[in-house]
Amino acid sequence: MPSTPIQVDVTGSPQPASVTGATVPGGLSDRPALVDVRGATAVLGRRTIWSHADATVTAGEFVAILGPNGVGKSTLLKVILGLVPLAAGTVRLLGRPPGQANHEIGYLPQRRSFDASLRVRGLDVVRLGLDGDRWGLPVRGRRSRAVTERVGELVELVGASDYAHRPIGQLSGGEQQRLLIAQALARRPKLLMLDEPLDSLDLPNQAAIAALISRIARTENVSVMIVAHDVNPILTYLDRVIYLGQGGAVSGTPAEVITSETLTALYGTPIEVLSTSDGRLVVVGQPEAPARHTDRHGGSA
Ligand SMILES: Nc1ncnc2c1ncn2[C@@H]1O[C@H](COP(=O)(O)OP(=O)(O)OP(=O)(O)O)[C@@H](O)[C@H]1O
Repeated sequence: MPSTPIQVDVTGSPQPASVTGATVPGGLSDRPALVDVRGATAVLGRRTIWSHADATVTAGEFVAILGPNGVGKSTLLKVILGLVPLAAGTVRLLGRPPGQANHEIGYLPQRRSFDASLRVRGLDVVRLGLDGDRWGLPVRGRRSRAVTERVGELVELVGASDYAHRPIGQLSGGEQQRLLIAQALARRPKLLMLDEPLDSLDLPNQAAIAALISRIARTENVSVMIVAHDVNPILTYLDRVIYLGQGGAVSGTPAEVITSETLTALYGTPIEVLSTSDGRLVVVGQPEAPARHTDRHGGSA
């Protein structure tokens, strides 16, 4: 059976999280919405991935998209970018329909790693963020100098000066990730959309990259939407989380959303959120994404 949309109603709970996308905790509600998703349903193939989802990101926010494997976190980013059309609802990016403002977005898609034999230098990977749409055609003169200067700035910004001249395939996962973040920042975007940038990094590197993203968000005045499996490395930097579940999304501050009550309502099954002595959050009982079950039954929207 396809999943029945779950309406998450936390109205009346002591600390209500926003499920409408209309309210933005933390006193940022007067800022313009960079991303505004309302009543959205995403269907891939014949599967409803999520429905009735609302999400907003306002200027200056650092927002995480959380949820188990396969729940549709990457799909939400792709919907906002206009790469996946909505089956229902609306999405606006920088006040425009999806796909019309992507030049103002720095997008880092989900990836695994570069092939070790890839000879392209780190510097060239960063440069692709500026002139990748020229398909290798050289830029000359003043523009060429401006590009080289900007690449140098970006490499310094992410702390990659020591290794940016080396082939990207020979760099560590953390080093590659810094250079890819530099690439995403190349055109001074208003919003960085990062799909699991901490994936496959060890804990010290996760902490370092999370701190780097937060610092850049402040110094470069860029908002951040980051997809993550584990909220802990980014927890202290977050203004808000969008938690995806079976039927939709629940959004609010981490303290509002990552609670046993809210996640139990979102998933319709008992979920326990434990807090460890060092302040880490552990979510126990989170179900597998429903899409995997509907798969077997040929579920449709
Ligand atoms: N073209 C497609 N047709 C049908 N189903 C698809 C298609 N692309 C992705 N899916 C499925 O849609 C679901 C959501 O995928 P998505 O990548 O958005 O999830 P996710 O939450 O980002 O997962 P993960 O955490 O594992 O990266 C998955 O079950 C995936 O298998």
